[in-house]
Amino acid sequence: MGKSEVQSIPIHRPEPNLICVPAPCKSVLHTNQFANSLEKLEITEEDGREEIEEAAKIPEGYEKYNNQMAGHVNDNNIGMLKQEGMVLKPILKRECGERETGFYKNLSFTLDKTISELKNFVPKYFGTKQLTVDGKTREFIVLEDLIKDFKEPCIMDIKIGKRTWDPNATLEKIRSEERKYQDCKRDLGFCIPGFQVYKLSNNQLVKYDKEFGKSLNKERAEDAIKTFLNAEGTRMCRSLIVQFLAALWQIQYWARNQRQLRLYSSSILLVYDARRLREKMKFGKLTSCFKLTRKGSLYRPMSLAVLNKNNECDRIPTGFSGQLTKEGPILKSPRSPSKSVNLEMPTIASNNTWSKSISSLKRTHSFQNNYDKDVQCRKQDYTYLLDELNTEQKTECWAFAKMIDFAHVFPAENCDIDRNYLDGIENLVRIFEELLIESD
Ligand SMILES: Nc1ncnc2c1ncn2[C@@H]1O[C@H](COP(=O)(O)OP(=O)(O)OP(=O)(O)O)[C@@H](O)[C@H]1O
Ligand SMILES: O=P(O)(O)O[C@@H]1[C@H](O)[C@H](O)[C@@H](OP(=O)(O)O)[C@H](OP(=O)(O)O)[C@H]1O
Repeated sequence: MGKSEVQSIPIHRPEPNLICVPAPCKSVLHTNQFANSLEKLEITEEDGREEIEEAAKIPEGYEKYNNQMAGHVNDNNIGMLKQEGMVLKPILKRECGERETGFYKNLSFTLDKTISELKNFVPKYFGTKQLTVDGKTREFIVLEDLIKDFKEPCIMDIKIGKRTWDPNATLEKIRSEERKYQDCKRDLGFCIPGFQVYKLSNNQLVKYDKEFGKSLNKERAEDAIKTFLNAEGTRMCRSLIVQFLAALWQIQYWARNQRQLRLYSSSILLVYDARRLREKMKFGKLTSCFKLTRKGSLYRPMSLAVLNKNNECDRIPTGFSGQLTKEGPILKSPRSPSKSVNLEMPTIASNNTWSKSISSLKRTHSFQNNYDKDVQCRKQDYTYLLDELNTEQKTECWAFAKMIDFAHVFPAENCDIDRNYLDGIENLVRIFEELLIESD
């Protein structure tokens, strides 16, 4: 079995520290409907053949999971699979599989209050399943797909803990783990093995692989989190940060109190829907109307934070009047007159050749560009509206953090706090709290 490799072809560098890796073209076009509506989706014969070959390796009714940020894949680059809102994680090492399934089973049966609380922080567990992939029959852990409702999933895998090897690790394993992500683990108590982000600036899906993660130090890891949040060079979306913090505070509170488990090499998966973020930015709501009321310092636990979720102004205006015609949905009057699109061509004021050429220049460059942009925006609006109409219910929560990967969970030998895990969580919380202050 090999490890998950994202092709490392730098395509552009928005800043010197970050290596941008293009997503497979098909996935960009497929998942990015805005781009899709403007560019033709070209599937070459070779692509088609690859698809057929791949399908032959994966049982019918299942698909390769393309949103796997880290973790194990086989020699043919097949790792996790997906099926109807679920992901299937292959068990490649027996002991790891037993520990992880044991962990999830324990959650379903436990009467212990602290352990039971964990159910709120992890994906739903649906048991195990045997499948034959690539001619090999394997057992899979079946879990809820955390991004199943997202149109443009942004995902960051953050492995928690300075120490990422468990008590059964061989000397060789300890050495190999200690060599990886050194700076980040030492200074932050976590590392970032992979993430992907739909950039709002250019509508492009960009993936960052584990080699990128290994190159990070404290400062660059913090920059990477900003990149993930689409917060480079722009104001940050406060409600995005608050939603993450809400989840992280709860996990922090749990980790501060639990004394039964040791979580080695376990991850926090941060996920959000860039589509919803784009809507927020587009409708002029860079800052959220979530009200964060706290008594005292920012470093107090979750219980002191009150999120004003019912606030009227946090609703995203869709512009949809509620009426549908054969031509499509009827929109309400333009959001703001200054933003309304004038589809008429400008009239040429004079007959003079010089002013004619200026006009035509304006038309081809400035006007035409603006015109194209306006049409693009309209198309994007319609795509959103249609998506909304197709979705039964728009979930309020479009960003959250969950705990994943319990292949190295052990019982605590002494009834002590899991400092290794807690330190990582506290640093992560601190970074998000600082971002919250910055976003003020
Ligand atoms: N429930 C889930 N929903 C959506 N994506 C998931 C889920 N569980 C895992 N993933 C994706 O799969 C990746 C790998 O998951 P996980 O860490 O559990 O695998 P692993 O093989 O044990 O990894 P590692 O080698 O880092 O120990 C994650 O980074 C994440 O992108
Ligand atoms: O980030 P990288 O470089 O991919 O490092 C891997 C990562 O630490 C995995 O968590 C680990 O799997 P386990 O959790 O199963 O130990 C794997 O060990 P492995 O090579 O022994 O599979 C490492 O190679």
